Amino acid sequence: MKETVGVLVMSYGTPESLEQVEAYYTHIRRGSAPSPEQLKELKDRYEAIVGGVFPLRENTDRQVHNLQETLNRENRNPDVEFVCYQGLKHARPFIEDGVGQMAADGIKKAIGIVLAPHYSSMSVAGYIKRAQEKAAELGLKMTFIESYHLHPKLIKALSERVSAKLDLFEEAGADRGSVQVLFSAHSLPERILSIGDPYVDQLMETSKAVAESAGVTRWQFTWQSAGRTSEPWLGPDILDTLHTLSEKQVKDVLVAPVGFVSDHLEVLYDLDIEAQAVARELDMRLMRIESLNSDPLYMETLSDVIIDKWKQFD
Ligand SMILES: CC1=C(CCC(=O)O)c2cc3nc(cc4[nH]c(cc5[nH]c(cc1n2)c(C)c5CCC(=O)O)c(CCC(=O)O)c4C)C(CCC(=O)O)=C3C
Ligand SMILES: [Fe+2]
Repeated sequence: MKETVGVLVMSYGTPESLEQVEAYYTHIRRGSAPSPEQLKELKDRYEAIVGGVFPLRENTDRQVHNLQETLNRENRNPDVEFVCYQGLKHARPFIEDGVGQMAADGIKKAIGIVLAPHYSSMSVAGYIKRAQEKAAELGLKMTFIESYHLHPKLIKALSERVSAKLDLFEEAGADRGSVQVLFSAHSLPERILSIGDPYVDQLMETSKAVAESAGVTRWQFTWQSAGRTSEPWLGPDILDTLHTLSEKQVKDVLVAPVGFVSDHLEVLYDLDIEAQAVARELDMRLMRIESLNSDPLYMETLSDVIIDKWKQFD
């Protein structure tokens, strides 16, 4: 008989409707409700992008579905079948719900992976801790993938996207070599620097590998989407970076948000609306690489690391 291996696919989670934004935001804030101003500000951002559909939800659903197909196609072990379960950090089905569903379905062994390539004690570690605790409670054996930020298929998928946009710049009359490429990711509080967190190094490694693979020499790394709290967050922020580049007479900028894998608020609002507005004001041409979403190379990245992990499962 075939052995069923559970795969807990974890992602940030998004509301399902504008009415759910308050509960979602409260969950992100560890149970403390946002002020009316904070809530309005977040709702306004969602309203600016969603048009009735919260894109991250559909994207995550499709990623989980396609990953299961990819896993069972790529898997060479006829005695094993992979079944994917979704577990979200801040929305239903929560990480604990996903683990609970695996246990209810009789799954004994499972692998956990996050739809974010870079490890941080303030992001991926939190997902893993919650899954691990629920799994221990339910007697499920779980092992986790912490990062996959240099997987060759991930680098290929990202560098193809960079090259495709550089082609567009060229078609629009720009000199390919004069385009400044900005690799970006979600900022985190600066205090991660003092605790030996690998997040920054991993992001630099991904950026360097993508730049090399796409033949890009003019590039830098910048942060985006910093939280609105009083403590310092990693910088420079992309909006400041655009101002600095404008002062240096840079006209053409391509942003590659390599810390994200889906179209969602940080991409569709923070880059496509907010950063785009600043670029317009500065008379710069700003383009963004397409998000990975369910790109087959991304699905294969995930399935490769999961199948490898399964081979070491004891
Ligand atoms: C590292 C990281 C990733 C990437 C890795 C990963 O994917 O895990 C990420 C992704 C995402 N973050 C998202 C949304 C939000 N994050 C917030 C707040 C925060 N993010 C943080 C970190 C990260 N976030 C942190 C340290 C905070 C401060 C509060 C806290 O300490 O937790 C807030 C509150 C308001 C605001 O600050 O804007 C919102 C609405 C969405 C969904 C968008 C959608 O629904 O389309 C996604 C994919
Ligand atoms: Fe976030």
